[in-house]
Amino acid sequence: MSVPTVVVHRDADILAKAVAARIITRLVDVQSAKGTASLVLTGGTIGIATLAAIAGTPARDAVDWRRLDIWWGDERFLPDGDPERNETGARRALLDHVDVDPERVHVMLGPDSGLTAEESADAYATELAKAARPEDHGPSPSFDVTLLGMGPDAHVASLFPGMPALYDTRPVVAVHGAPKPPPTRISLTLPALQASREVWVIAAGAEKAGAVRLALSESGPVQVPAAGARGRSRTLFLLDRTAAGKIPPGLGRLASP
Ligand SMILES: O=C1O[C@H](COP(=O)(O)O)[C@@H](O)[C@H](O)[C@H]1O
Repeated sequence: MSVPTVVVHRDADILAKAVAARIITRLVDVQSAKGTASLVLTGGTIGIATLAAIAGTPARDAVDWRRLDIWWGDERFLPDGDPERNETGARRALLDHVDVDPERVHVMLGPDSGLTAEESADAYATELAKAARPEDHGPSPSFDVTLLGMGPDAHVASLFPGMPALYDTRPVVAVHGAPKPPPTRISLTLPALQASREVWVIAAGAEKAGAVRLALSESGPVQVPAAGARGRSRTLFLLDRTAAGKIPPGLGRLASP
């Protein structure tokens, strides 16, 4: 697993725009190197703001959206179209504005599908397994880029501190009793997230500063799930100044002063 690199931007707005530019560049690079790319989306405030920033820049046209597989790191177990679903936020912010291939948009199904949360997680695991190649050496693909927002409690995806999902070795699980509503969710697990080539944690706001500090320390991922957010080749912590407020001096690079 890779050691995190920290990049700090002036504020949340600049952070979202900078991460958007970074995503576009990375997807273009990956598509030119191997034809297709895969991107794991996150929900949350800065995650959705980043998707809106991609939609808002003309550079988005440099990406071949039809040659992109889109996955989610987690989903709130709510019906299709519910405004609280991460999918709904992503569609409104970006996916409705670019020419994605609907077959390559891999959503986590909600209760309106007739599935229980466990069955929905199993269905997603099956979809991941279908997409995994022998060179991935595991039950899920080596995603090119996985975006993760982070809560003030250091949760990433729907992996909340101390919860059983953090011990699970399956790629995707149902989560019950999440401390942040809604209580029922579907989440990739740490092994699936850590199979990503690149993991980018995005955080803005002073309320995230303590969690950022812990995520960059030697903390264990059961207490501090974001401490387990690491990619195989690269891990980025992309922060605004307030979220970076408690990291040890010298660790972060101030990119947009
Ligand atoms: O519930 C969730 O929260 C986190 C972070 O959200 P934020 O609003 O504090 O930025 C998000 O990363 C996760 O995907 C989502 O389901």
